[in-house]
Amino acid sequence: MRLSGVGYRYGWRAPWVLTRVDLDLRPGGLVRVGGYNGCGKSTLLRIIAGAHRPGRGTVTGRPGGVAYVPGQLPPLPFKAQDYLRHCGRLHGLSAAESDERMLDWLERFEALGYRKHRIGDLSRGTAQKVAIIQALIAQPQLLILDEAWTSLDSLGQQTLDEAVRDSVQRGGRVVFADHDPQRLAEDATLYLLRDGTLHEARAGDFELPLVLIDLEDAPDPWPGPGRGRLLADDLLRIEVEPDGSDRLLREILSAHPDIHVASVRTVDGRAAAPAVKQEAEGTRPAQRGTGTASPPAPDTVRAAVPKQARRQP
Ligand SMILES: Nc1ncnc2c1ncn2[C@@H]1O[C@H](COP(=O)(O)OP(=O)(O)OP(=O)(O)O)[C@@H](O)[C@H]1O
Repeated sequence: MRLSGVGYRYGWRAPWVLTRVDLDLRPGGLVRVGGYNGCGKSTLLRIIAGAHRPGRGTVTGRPGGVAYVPGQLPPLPFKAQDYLRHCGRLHGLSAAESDERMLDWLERFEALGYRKHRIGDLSRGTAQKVAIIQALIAQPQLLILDEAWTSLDSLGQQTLDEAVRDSVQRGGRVVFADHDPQRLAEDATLYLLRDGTLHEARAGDFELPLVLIDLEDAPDPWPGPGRGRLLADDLLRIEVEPDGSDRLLREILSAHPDIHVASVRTVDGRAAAPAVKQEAEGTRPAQRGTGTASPPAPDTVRAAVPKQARRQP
């Protein structure tokens, strides 16, 4: 399958999101597309899936079985098992085949107990498992995953990693975007999408800088945005991407006068990666009350707000 000179914009007067994308997707190939928020990853993935027609350029050789997993499934009113059975039938499976594969995948994702629940009633992570299973059930020749790992627990993430590797080994093509710089890093051909075009990349290029915001008296668990982890008794570190940090700080300063911003620092994403990974595994570097702090990161202090000044009305 090949994309040649592909461009795309959302409307005649809108700017081009993709200007010129050339990409070969070979059988047994695993391709990762990275880049900053809004650079056009989802747009490109939807073009690859065939959901958008390119505004210019061509897409040729798209294989027969295509499955696409969006970042989030809408809150559908169907039971998970009815939806999956229906998807299996759409992919040409018999009812028996469809049920067998559905049950197998539900079990592998530890979601069997939710098969009779309505999708709209499921937690975000479990609904995401259903979205993934509807794609895997068909053993597609082209599998497209748009940040499909984001809401999954660590078992779900591992199961999806294995499913991707299996699909590639069977000769399928898999294209994905994801936030974790380490995701399938050793297996994938890497591209960064910048200025509407794809650039070949190396693993280190996916380690985006992070802003670390240390907060005193903040709620734990942190409701977001960003990832929170406890450094000491009352010190919570929030890791957030640069384009979200200013908004988050403004919100804390204006709407949460009881939370004290102890410091704000920018670090290379590589420096913070082990902590992010640790949290994805569901463990914490320190528990509340232990008083154990993380070693200082090799970072640049961007701002530190004195507690007294912060507390003044
Ligand atoms: N349906 C739409 N109508 C108009 N503009 C859109 C639409 N979908 C996306 N865009 C615009 O296209 C650009 C690329 O969006 P896209 O969602 O492809 O980026 P992305 O790299 O996937 O972002 P993220 O990392 O935040 O998921 C953005 O400027 C976005 O506002």
